[in-house]
Amino acid sequence: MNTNGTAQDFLQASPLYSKGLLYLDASELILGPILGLVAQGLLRRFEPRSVSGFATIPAAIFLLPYTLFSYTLIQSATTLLTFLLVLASSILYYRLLANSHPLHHIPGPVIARSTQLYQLYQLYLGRPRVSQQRLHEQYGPVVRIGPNEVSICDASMLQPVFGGKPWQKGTAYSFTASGGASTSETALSSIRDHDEHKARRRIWDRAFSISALKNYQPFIALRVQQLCDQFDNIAIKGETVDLQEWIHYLVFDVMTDLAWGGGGDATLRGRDPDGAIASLRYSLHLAGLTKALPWFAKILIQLPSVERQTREFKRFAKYMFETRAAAGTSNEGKMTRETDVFYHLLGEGSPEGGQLSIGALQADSRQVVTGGADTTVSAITYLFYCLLCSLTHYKKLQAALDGLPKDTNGYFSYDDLAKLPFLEACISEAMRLQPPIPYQNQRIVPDGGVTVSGVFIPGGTNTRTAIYALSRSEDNFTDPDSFKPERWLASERKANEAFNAKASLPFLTGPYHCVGRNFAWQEMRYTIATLVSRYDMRLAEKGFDSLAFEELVQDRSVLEIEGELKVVITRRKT
Ligand code: HEM
Repeated sequence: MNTNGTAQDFLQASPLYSKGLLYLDASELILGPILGLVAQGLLRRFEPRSVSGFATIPAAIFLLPYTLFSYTLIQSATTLLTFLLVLASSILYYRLLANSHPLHHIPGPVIARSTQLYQLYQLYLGRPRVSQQRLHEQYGPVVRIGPNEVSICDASMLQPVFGGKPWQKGTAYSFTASGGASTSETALSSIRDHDEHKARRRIWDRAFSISALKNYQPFIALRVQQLCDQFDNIAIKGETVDLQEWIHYLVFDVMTDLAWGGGGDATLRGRDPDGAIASLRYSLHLAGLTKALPWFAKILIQLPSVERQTREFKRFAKYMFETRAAAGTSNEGKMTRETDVFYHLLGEGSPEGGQLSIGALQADSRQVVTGGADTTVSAITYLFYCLLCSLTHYKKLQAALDGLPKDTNGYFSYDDLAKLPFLEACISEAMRLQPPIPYQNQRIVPDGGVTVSGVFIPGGTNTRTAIYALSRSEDNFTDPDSFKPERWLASERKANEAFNAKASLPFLTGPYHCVGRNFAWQEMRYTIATLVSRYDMRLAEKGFDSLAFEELVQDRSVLEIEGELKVVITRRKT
């Protein structure tokens, strides 16, 4: 049967044919594929980074013939269809099979090599660190996790990637859920240019100097005291608490104090008063989820339902910023309070003061909360979960704390706490098991490329370092999935135990490492020590399912525990 003839007869019978709208000949079947191949070649050559850039090349190539010839409806549809089919399949062919692809030799799952949607899906599930670990078990220390992205699981690469002369941050950093771009108007962590980052970081470093950290201690103590007042009442009533929820209130208030000198009152009220905590949490989820596809994020945040859920934190941060800026200015136009990061960001008391624009000041002060809140919450909550699943460790920590002096109100000194090795060991061990930022560390391989574990990775390739897999590897830590704080103490570590402290890097290292690290340690030590020494705690749920709880520990931008940690607390007689 001559099908062409039949189709042509069918078209000719249509009234549209006589108007010239359905005319078709073989040239469209050739033109579409040729245009598709040209578009794919140009996309490869120019690698557009934005959705508009990505769409412009194919659209321009496809529309070009229309400026030269006039087409019928069916000619257009046929050309478009064949154009898109060939464009999609040639992109796929290039990513999966072509020897000319620079990452052709690096193994990885087909779906990950084909599209970034693989990572987006893993982030949606909240388990990219776990899937990354499994991929390394299956494919080795270098795995392709995206069309132009590889994951590295090699402890000897931590220094070269993040250390003294670090690799540049990837484009994933050029987007934040709160609406940043990689310009000087954005917050510190999104700055990708080394020199620009160095200049901004200098301002931040002043805010976290030893003397500045001392100034912040009273408000950690105040918030912890507020929490203890709440817990004392709850203990008397014999009610259970969701420990993670209360830690959220505490840390959010502390971060609000740190950023803008006060204003949060979640701990006092025992609830998220403005919906800002939930909104921040949603924004962080969104940020992580969309960093796999920054152009997709820009579309997503325009959706009304998404915008609605990020609004409360933005509104809260804007209000806090404006209140702080207004209230802190004396008649001479000088900020008067030295006890918050805002003071330092503003550059008061420094010869290089007043460098930041209003936009950068707003973004940076907000970053104190976005960077410091949920990270610290997950670290503290996860440690309590470990201690409550292993009450001998809880008791051991209590005993160590009982040996420390307290002031007349029953509180520890920060200096004493910093010298307590077992407390340090417990915190390090919890962050080894669950580093609070396990996946978001994209970096670009420098020009000339690099060889990792015998595999060459060309310059320009995006990489992620498998922080979680490294700290859960038997090569670095014996019995890596168990909570064993003793491994951090040379006196208690067994002689034949694998222990590579450098493979656990919860704050990273080098010029981009966490600027709030020393503050976070100060806050974690004080909060954990006070609560453990003041209360006996036990898990409220009989037959608590720790495997199910572990499933709730999810990572998108930072680690979030998507469930409750119900605990019964009793005031100790001390
Ligand atoms: C347990 C708590 C914390 C952990 C585990 C943690 C972890 C990290 C990590 C891994 C980075 C590097 C991210 C990257 O390069 O992509 C980072 C950066 C950062 N962190 Fe933290 N963080 C914590 C607490 C804090 C606190 C309390 C603050 C308060 C200000 C803070 C503010 C920041 C900022 C501003 C950056 C960006 C630094 C830069 O780009 O120079 N973090 N943090």
